[in-house]
This record gives sequence, structure tokens and C-alpha cells, in this order.
Amino acid sequence: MPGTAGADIGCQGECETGPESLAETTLPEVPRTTATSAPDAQSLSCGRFLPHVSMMSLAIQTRGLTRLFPGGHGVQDLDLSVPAGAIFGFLGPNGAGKTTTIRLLLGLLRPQRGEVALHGHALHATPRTALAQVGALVESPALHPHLSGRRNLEVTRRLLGAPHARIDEVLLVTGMREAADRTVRDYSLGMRQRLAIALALLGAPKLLILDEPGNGLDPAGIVDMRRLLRSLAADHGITVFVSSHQLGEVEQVASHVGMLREGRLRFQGTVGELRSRTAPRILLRADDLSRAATLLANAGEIVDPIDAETLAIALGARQEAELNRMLVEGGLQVSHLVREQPSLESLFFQLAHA
Ligand SMILES: Nc1ncnc2c1ncn2[C@@H]1O[C@H](COP(=O)(O)OP(=O)(O)OP(=O)(O)O)[C@@H](O)[C@H]1O
Repeated sequence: MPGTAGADIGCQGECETGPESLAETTLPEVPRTTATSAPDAQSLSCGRFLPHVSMMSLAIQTRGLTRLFPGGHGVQDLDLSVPAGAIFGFLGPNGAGKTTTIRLLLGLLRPQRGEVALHGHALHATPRTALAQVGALVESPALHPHLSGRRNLEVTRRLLGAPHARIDEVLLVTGMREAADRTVRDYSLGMRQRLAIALALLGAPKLLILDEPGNGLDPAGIVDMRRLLRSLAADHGITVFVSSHQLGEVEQVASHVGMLREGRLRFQGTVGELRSRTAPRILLRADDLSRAATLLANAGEIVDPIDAETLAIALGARQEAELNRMLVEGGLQVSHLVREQPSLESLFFQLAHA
């Protein structure tokens, strides 16, 4: 949702967090990126969330999270479980509810139902504690274009009270050291995104929430972004929650995937689990497809026409050679008979558009 106002932990305008409102805390305002300071003393056991699951192993857990807008759009009954240390790709077509979810996770929007726990701390009860180790980039970063990257970082560092050395650390982590002293107006979009992530890292978060960081990047920028996300998780132990509407972008970095469609979570699990959902099938082309379909169906095969020339046969007990023999003995001329593993892309398409 472009132009989300108030998408800051500092809660300008739209922050709707509950009684211990973030608006009342001393957390600094960081335009469109968030980086929070050390945790306060408050803590809440969230044992009532799925008590059989070890809460501390989950960076994010939501239960029944619901926020609907007039017209029925929004998100509904989200039960998200994001393991600590994961790169969690949060996928969904435009308008599926990704930004709404992220705003709920950051306390920028109040749910109508349901709860959020971050690192085991309930967001509604103790927002400061829950958000203490969270950095975020929501939509395009609002940077000071006339200042250098380093100066941009310095402005936020002072607000956070982070140590001065942290600037060089985040510049190093994000690969922005060499460009640090150039003015931001001369940066490419990819560099701006990396600087925005550097800003979000200033508070040394354990969890980084990124809303479509690959948007608008060229292929080289996307490769750089992937490398950065991998390194944040692998080398710095940061849980990365990253939204995208492009499976291909996420598939290459994510360990876990959540798929959202029309505000509901359609799949959640590891990328391996997602892959296992793509059952192989056999694609057939023959001179008389409708007769082939009848012959196969009579033999107990499950067939599904793909287009005017191709039939899909669900992989069953009969292998390709046997199917071929059956068809040829039935007087058909087979021009194409191959096993196909559907791509994750096609599964995503099914889940996202079915
Ligand atoms: N404040 C609001 N008032 C009314 N409707 C809203 C509001 N915020 C979001 N929506 C609607 O909720 C739905 C989900 O929007 P959201 O921005 O969360 O989707 P998204 O998956 O992030 O999409 P995109 O990839 O296009 O940013 C959309 O139909 C959107 O128009």
C-alpha cells in the first residue's frame, strides 16, 4: 500500500497501539525505517499462545490476527509462526494484505481481533519490550537526500543513543562503507534501500521486518539485496521477515515461506515443505486427445486437460513406458509423453489465484 503514513515506531499519525501506547514512549521517530533501543524491564510470558510451542524460539507469533477495512479488505485470522533465525518470505499478490500485516506486527495498526507476540512478548501489553529488538523498513525509505549516507545514519544514531561505532558496523554489514560520504541524492535506488536497512540495523535488532525491499531494484540490485539478507541471517543471526509479491525473488533466499491471498494465510512452512506440495505429473500429446483421455480414464488414470493439445496425467502406479504402451495399443499416436515437476511459481499461482 504505497504512501503508508506513520509507518514508524515513533507512531506519527496512524499509530493505533494499545494502552501502553508507543506514542507515549520515548522511542525516537525514524522516518519509515525503525530501529529501536535496548529493551525496557517489562516482559510478559505469552504461554497462552500455543503453549506447546517454545515461545522463545519464535521471533514472531500471531494468533487470529484480524484487521478488516470497509469493503472487507485487510487480513483475517492470521496464525503466523516465524522461527528465530529464519528468513521468512511473506508472499502475496498486490492487495493481499502484506503491508497491513506488517503494520499490525509493528503496532502501527491496531487489530480488531487476535494477538501478536514478538520474541515471546505480547505487543498489545508491552509494546516497548516487544519492539525493543525489532528493526523495520516499511515502504520507501524517507532519507535526507542532501546529506551523506553517514550523516543520515548519524541523525538516527543520536536519536537512538546508539554507540558511535555502530555507524561503521552497519555501513560494513550493508556494504555501504565506500558510498558513505556521498550525498544520498546521488545514490541508486539499491543504495538507498541498503542505507535504509543500515538505519534499521542501528539499534542492533534481532528481528528485521522489510516490506518489499526489492521493489524497483534492477537485477544487480536484487542480487545485492539477496546477498545482504542471507548475510544478515547467516552471519549476524538476525531473523528476517521480508514481504514480496515475487516468489522467484524470495525462493532464493528464504528458509520459510508464508503465502497470503485475500487477507488469509494459504500456506506456511519451509521452502522444502512448499516444494513437496508440487506433485509431479505426466504431460501427454497425442493425435486424438479426447480418445486418449477416455482410454486413460477408463484405465483408472486421473487426467486433466491443460490446453487443446496437452493432457496432464497424475503420477500413479503406471510409469511413462506403460502408459505409452497402453495408448499405442489403443491405436493412438503419441507425440509427447514426459514427466514434469511443476515449478514453485505455478504452485504460488495456484495458491494465490485459485
Ligand atoms: N487504511 C485502509 N483503508 C481501507 N483499505 C485499506 C487500508 N489499508 C489497506 N487497505 C486495503 O486492504 C487490502 C490490503 O492492502 P495491503 O496494502 O496490506 O496489501 P499488500 O499485500 O501490501 O499489497 P501491495 O503489494 O500492493 O502493497 C487492499 O485491498 C487495500 O486497498
